[in-house]
Amino acid sequence: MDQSVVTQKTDIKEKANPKLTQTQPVSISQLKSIEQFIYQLSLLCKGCNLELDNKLAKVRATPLQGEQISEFSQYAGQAEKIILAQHRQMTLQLDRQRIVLGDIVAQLSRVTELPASVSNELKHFTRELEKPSLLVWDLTERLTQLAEMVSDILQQHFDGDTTKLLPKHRQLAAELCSKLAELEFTSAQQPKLTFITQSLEKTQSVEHLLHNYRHVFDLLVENMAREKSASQEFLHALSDTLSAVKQAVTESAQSAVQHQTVKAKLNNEINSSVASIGASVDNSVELNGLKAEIGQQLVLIKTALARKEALEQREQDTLKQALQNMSQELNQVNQEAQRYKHRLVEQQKINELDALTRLPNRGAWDQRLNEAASIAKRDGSPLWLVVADIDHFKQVNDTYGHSSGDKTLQVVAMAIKNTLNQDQYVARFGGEEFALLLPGLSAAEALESLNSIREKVRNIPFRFKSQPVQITLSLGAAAILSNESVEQTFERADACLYRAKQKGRDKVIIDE
Ligand SMILES: Nc1nc2c(ncn2[C@@H]2O[C@H](COP(=O)(O)OP(=O)(O)OP(=O)(O)O)[C@@H](O)[C@H]2O)c(=O)[nH]1
Repeated sequence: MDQSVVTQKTDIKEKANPKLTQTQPVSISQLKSIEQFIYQLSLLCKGCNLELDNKLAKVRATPLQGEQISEFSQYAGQAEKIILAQHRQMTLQLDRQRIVLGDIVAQLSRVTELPASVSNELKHFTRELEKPSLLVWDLTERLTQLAEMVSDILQQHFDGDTTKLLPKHRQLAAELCSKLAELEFTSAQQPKLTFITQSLEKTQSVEHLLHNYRHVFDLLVENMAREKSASQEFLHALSDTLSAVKQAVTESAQSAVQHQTVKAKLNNEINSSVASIGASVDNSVELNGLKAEIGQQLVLIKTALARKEALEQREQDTLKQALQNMSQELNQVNQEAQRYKHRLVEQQKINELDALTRLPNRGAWDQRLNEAASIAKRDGSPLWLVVADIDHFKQVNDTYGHSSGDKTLQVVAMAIKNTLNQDQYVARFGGEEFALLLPGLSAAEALESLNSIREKVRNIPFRFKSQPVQITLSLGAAAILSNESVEQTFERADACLYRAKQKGRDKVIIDE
């Protein structure tokens, strides 16, 4: 047997685990892929937790040699993809959280009533945020500190005092509201978020404003802590499994080498017994003496063969046990990886939604548009691409405040969505603009549908600052042509929207 590999007879292996079908010697490329996998794992975990870093460094430092673990490469490949996806996801989230957090801290620095010590701490915090090596987990502690500081200011400086709110403070409250809309929160956090948003809209004092900053920091800390523990749970399970698998592989390889040495010794014993039988025959002069001599040697050979057989049995048993353990561990990590993958898919869904309107965002729109366009071109069926824009939206912001503008966007988004059937699609394209897809309609049907959306929006009874306000929508649409790109169709729809605005707004124009 080649000493650098562990081999196993198929029947034993199949009894040990039906999933392990055929065992091949471990190839260099398999070993490389395992090492690559371990490297990726450590990349993801780096800096999350010191204990985990040390564990992974040990796993990395132990060389993998001559083990038979063909199943492992397959599992490792699957897990590696998940880990890389998670790494990208976390980097994106970290960047987004860092930017929003930086904005929020910058806003807070503009509260002129803050004591100098707090202003200094805020400057320090901003500098920390700019460090490229910063990890999301590092923020948790600093944010908690910041939240505590805000509480202290509240107690020391505003106890019972309702420092009057100036326009600049109102502006801060509106900005904080819009920053919150850029972040993602779980459904369990939504009531608290609504409470904060509503309370910011009614902010009456600086104290009140600072209270809201405190609440926002608490929510951010909660988010980061949740992400951290979910990621760490998975990573711990993964790294423990890796260590266990490596240990099982190393042990079985070591015992195979030991058994090989003992077997070689037994072979020598058998060979020398056979040789001495030959010598006895050659030198024999008398039959009875020869019989006795051969009888003795045969007993020795029988004993050596029995020991060899017992050894082989033990070897098979050890290997069987090792393969069973390894297979169990790998199945476990595979299940854990599947659960984690599921979480990522959920997270991705959240990421495809626009945080303010809960409609699909621009990224989701681009994907859906391309899919729908290729189906329409393939089937030769009509597909209307629509751009809708709220009229004079800047005035809403300027006259009634940014939060009224946000509320308008949310209500209009829901009104459009509720008008559509399940084949139709709407996304927030950006700002006060929405993009729609209406498949399978004739020009007359598209015009009718879009007019009913327009009517529906203009009839929403908005009230801002106790005044009734009418909001209208302009829409432009074009059907996708087989010989043009989706960008060209979009330009035609946008040109129609422009004409609708020119013609006085609250209009639908379609490119027939
Ligand atoms: N409240 C709020 N305002 C936004 C948001 N996104 C964009 N805006 C505002 O939307 C306004 C768009 O204004 P304009 O592009 O001048 O258009 P308009 O006032 O709607 O005028 P017309 O399109 O010509 O009818 C700007 O003031 C933006 O600041 C948002 O998420 N929330």
